[in-house]
Amino acid sequence: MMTGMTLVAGIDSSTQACKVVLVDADSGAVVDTGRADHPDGTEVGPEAWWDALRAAGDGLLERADAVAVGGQQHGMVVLDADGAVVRPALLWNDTRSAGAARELTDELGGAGAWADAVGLVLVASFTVTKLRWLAAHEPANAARAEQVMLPHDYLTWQLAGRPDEATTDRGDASGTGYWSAANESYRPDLLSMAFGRELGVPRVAAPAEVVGRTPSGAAIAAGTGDNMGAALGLTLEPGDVVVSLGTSGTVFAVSESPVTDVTGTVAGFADATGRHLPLVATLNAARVLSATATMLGTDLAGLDRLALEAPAGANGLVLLPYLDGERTPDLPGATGSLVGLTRASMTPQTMARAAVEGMLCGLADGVDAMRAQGVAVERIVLVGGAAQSAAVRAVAADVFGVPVVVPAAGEYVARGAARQAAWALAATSAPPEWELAVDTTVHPGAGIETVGGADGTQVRAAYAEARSRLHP
Ligand SMILES: Nc1ncnc2c1ncn2[C@@H]1O[C@H](COP(=O)(O)OP(=O)(O)O)[C@@H](O)[C@H]1O
Ligand SMILES: O=C(CO)[C@@H](O)[C@H](O)COP(=O)(O)O
Repeated sequence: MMTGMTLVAGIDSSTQACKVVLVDADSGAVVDTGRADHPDGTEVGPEAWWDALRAAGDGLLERADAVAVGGQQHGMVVLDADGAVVRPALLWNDTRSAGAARELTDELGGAGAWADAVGLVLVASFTVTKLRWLAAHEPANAARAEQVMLPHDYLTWQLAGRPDEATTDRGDASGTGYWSAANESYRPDLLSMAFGRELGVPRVAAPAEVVGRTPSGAAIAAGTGDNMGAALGLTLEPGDVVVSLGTSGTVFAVSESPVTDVTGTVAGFADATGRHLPLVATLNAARVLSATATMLGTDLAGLDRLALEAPAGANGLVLLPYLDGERTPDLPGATGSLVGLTRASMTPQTMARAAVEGMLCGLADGVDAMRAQGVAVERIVLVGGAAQSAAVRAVAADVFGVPVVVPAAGEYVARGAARQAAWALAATSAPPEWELAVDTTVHPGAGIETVGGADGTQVRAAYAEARSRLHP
């Protein structure tokens, strides 16, 4: 290691894995990385995330002067009076609280009442609905609960040696359903309404606050939700909208003012810097591609090859990719559908193409919803594991209808957490300026030139037609 270099560590504790980057605090250059997988499933014991963090961070965290955690949003972690985990955490993609979301919506006076109160229209993803589910379905567990926190809060608390006071940040708090981004404050009345009684919640730390120290003495910054972390890790220009293709598909942009979408398509989250992060999320993104590859007896590279051999529009084959139910549109019990099977479209190539197009069309609808909220969409910044797919890159600009910028391969949530750690360490008014390296920019039309077939508008029209016919 070079002497004199200040190192900071960023942690991305996301759905499928924990990823750690060790970064030069001045330049943002990555010095070292680590990774450990998470267990599968939509309920996971938070101790497994802590084990993964220690494995992924082994040999890295000790070298850092500051650390921060970006974590999958919304997961319900409940602790008892001794700080023991009461039950496995219910994750953002667990749909069992869909009924609770409907009940709570009615109890407060409808979707608009929730949008006004906390910037969200309730779906099963949000923590408050999981608290209602817990109170209704597991009264013995509910009775033991003393405090509720989010995945990144739990890991921050563990890193700090389990202090008396746990902390969160405004970005992640804004995804609970009991914190208002417009008023910058908790709504304990809504938490009590959902759970039937009060429950402890973490203190919301300031964006650049040092909230504790690791055993090796590194400063711990507040951390944030993984999408807020990615926003911090990408140097966004006005007009940039991020599309992240991880386990979830997300569409988001930084905004100076809070966004309230009474249709519920755009969630009015806060970001990690004091601004706002309107966001659309789907439950089905990168794993649509891996499931399709498995079905076709190939790997991800094979899926790319097949998809790029098919014409745009997949000879009329459309995949509605609701393999894990769906959140946007709000169809928690939905399953996927294949529409338009003919002898011409029933091939491995068209199946692969339909998977890529279906996944992207759902997110293109999300981009339109952002436009409807007044968000400028001049270009898409494409990140997440599936941004590495050649087929996704070829199709994305046509489907989104604007240029698509793919940053150099990297862990942008972890990088954002590292940038927050560097900010807290430097105690400056703004985060450090780190340059964003771009891998490629794809313009609409470039994909069509190579494969022929339908144009992006036709691909989206076929998708919209199938969706409205099957899910009116
Ligand atoms: N070249 C690729 N093509 C398609 N999918 C990919 C590729 N590389 C990685 N992925 C997928 O990306 C996902 C992981 O992305 P990531 O953004 O790290 O997810 P998360 O943050 O939800 O854990 C996995 O489902 C993996 O299969
Ligand atoms: O629920 C949301 C956003 O509201 C998801 O984006 C989660 O934050 C999980 O993210 P990934 O593991 O897919 O990165």
